[in-house]
Amino acid sequence: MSAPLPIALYGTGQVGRAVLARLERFADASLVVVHVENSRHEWSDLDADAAQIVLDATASDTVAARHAEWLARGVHVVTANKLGRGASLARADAIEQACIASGARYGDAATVGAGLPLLRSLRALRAGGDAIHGVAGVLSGSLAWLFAHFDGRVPFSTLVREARAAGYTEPDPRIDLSGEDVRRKLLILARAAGVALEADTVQVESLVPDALAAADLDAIDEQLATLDAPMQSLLDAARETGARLHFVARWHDGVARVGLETLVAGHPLAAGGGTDNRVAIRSARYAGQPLVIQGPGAGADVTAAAMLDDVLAIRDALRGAQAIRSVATSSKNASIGWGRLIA
Ligand SMILES: NC(=O)C1=CN([C@@H]2O[C@H](COP(=O)(O)OP(=O)(O)OC[C@H]3O[C@@H](n4cnc5c(N)ncnc54)[C@H](OP(=O)(O)O)[C@@H]3O)[C@@H](O)[C@H]2O)C=CC1
Ligand SMILES: N[C@@H](CC=O)C(=O)O
Repeated sequence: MSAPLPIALYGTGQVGRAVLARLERFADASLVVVHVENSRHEWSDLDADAAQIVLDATASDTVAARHAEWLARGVHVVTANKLGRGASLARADAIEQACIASGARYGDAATVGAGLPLLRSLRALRAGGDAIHGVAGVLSGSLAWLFAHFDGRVPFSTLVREARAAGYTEPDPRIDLSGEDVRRKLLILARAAGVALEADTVQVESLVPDALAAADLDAIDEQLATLDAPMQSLLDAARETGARLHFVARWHDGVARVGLETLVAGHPLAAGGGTDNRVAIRSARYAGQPLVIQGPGAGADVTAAAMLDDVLAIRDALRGAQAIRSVATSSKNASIGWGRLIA
């Protein structure tokens, strides 16, 4: 039996705590958490450098900037933080190159759709020779939840506070409301589809009024009410046409945009409830009717589950490699044995 895989966890917020709880429930001797840190404290049984898998459950650019360095050292990275493959193309490429050079794996299932089989499906289609033509859909769990609940009876700002308390928004909810979170996810999807999309080529329509954009993070609560009047006007205008508001991401033929759209009931992207993401993938194989994937796209539990899936896939791949090595060794011995027998 091989030694347990040492894990370091960065981030002890909604997702980080759910990861620890899940690892504790999982209670498998093959994994051991040796180091945990947030922006204020570190708890270590072993130095973070001793970890073979780093889990990033932060929204920190500083932590994401280290992904390529960890991978280059042969340390596997599992991340919910989108600022690895969803920031600059140079950083995404560095991650790719580090994986190729060291053989370390990058588990990013949690970064889009909170673990829905989106990235997995795109990669499987590509691996099968398919050409991805585009993706379109609702990629924000918090915005899906907000627009599913926003009917004008409760101010939009009250709903934003509820979504934040439920753990659906980013640590700074303006990252959701500005379309930035969706932009990052669209970049990750397009890059997984094989397109080297530069971050600034995505057109982004923000919902954040200037006063809210300018506020300090600890003062945004007072400014959230600046969302109410503009959002009410948008809701009224949508209702006049018999439609509903949805925050949609589209990438097709080299053009990428994210923003608010009015969709009528029955539109392929308008279904779903709660925090549901709903994404249509068009490819050579799915040219007429797209492949559609739908399900909860935010929440600490589903996100932590996706991270653990990636951890287990890495563990199993390492075990598989070990098993192949030992089969190779024993079959070599066996063939020597057969040779002796034949001789
Ligand atoms: N919530 C969700 O539904 C989903 C979230 N994600 C992603 O998961 C990540 C975490 O989200 P969430 O848990 O909601 O956020 P939280 O704000 O609840 O937690 C963030 C954690 O990161 C820590 N942190 C910040 N900077 C650093 C740093 N430099 N080094 C170490 N730790 C740091 C914070 O520490 P401190 O407490 O000291 O500030 C905090 O513990 C985000 O990237 C988010 O996009 C992905 C999919 C779904
Ligand atoms: N804030 C994000 C959380 C998951 O990525 C969202 O709203 O989708």
